[in-house]
Amino acid sequence: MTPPILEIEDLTVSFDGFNALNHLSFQMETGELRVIIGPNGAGKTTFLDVITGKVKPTQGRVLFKGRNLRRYSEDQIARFGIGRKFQTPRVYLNLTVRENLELAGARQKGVLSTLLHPLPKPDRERIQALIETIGLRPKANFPAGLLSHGEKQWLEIGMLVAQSPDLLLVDEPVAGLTDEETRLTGELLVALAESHSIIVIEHDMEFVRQIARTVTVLHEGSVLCEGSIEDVQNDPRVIEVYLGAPLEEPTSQKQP
Ligand SMILES: Nc1ncnc2c1ncn2[C@@H]1O[C@H](COP(=O)(O)OP(=O)(O)OP(=O)(O)O)[C@@H](O)[C@H]1O
Repeated sequence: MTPPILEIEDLTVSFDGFNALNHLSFQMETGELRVIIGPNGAGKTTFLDVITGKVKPTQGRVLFKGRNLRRYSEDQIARFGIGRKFQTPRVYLNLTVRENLELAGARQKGVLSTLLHPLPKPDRERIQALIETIGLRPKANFPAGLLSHGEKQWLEIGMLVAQSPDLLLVDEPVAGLTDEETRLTGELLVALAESHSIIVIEHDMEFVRQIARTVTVLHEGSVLCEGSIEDVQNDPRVIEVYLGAPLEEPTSQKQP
């Protein structure tokens, strides 16, 4: 039987005695698009940091396709097939969209070698298909520095996909985007989810509604609840965590 793509068991991460993650357990299957939400300080970034190996568990295990990641470095974990996109784009501004994607797809060959030698045909076709997927065909030969913020985000998502990861971790992809760019980013992630497992961390609830199938809510370093967007939005625990404890009824209404 194939193991889940990601399985996290009783994970605690302490910073100087403070538990940023607190006995957290989590599981997702291959091919899932999972959205993680939670108020500030809930542990979302630490959650991604521990999956990529940037931070090591104080207690508990992270299993990727059944393999315990504890002993491995960030580079090794990336090579196993976990790719992460950070909130701010990290593209090469002087290189074209196509060159950025070629470089991302051939990282082991080195920058100069990739740029000086033409790619084999199958690789070129793969990059062209990716350019179409991320909606940047008209700008494929533009330097990335000329792209809008949203287009840079799509390019970076494309660069992540060019590395052929099995699991994509995407941190707040629509922060600072226009409504239209946000909608298109949602469409892009949904399209990519047809052939990848994806975890998206996001605050923008309109966007979450657009893409989410299953939502996991983190709070104080643990999973508070999990379910469809409707289930989660109607869960009194989630409402309390986001809005604070319900107001007490006025005393007059409590009296008969
Ligand atoms: N290196 C660190 N040292 C000490 N405390 C840390 C460290 N990293 C995170 N924390 C604390 O752990 C808790 C969880 O932080 P984390 O950044 O994972 O939350 P988050 O859900 O991503 O928050 P936000 O939505 O604000 O980005 C916070 O209280 C934070 O202050």
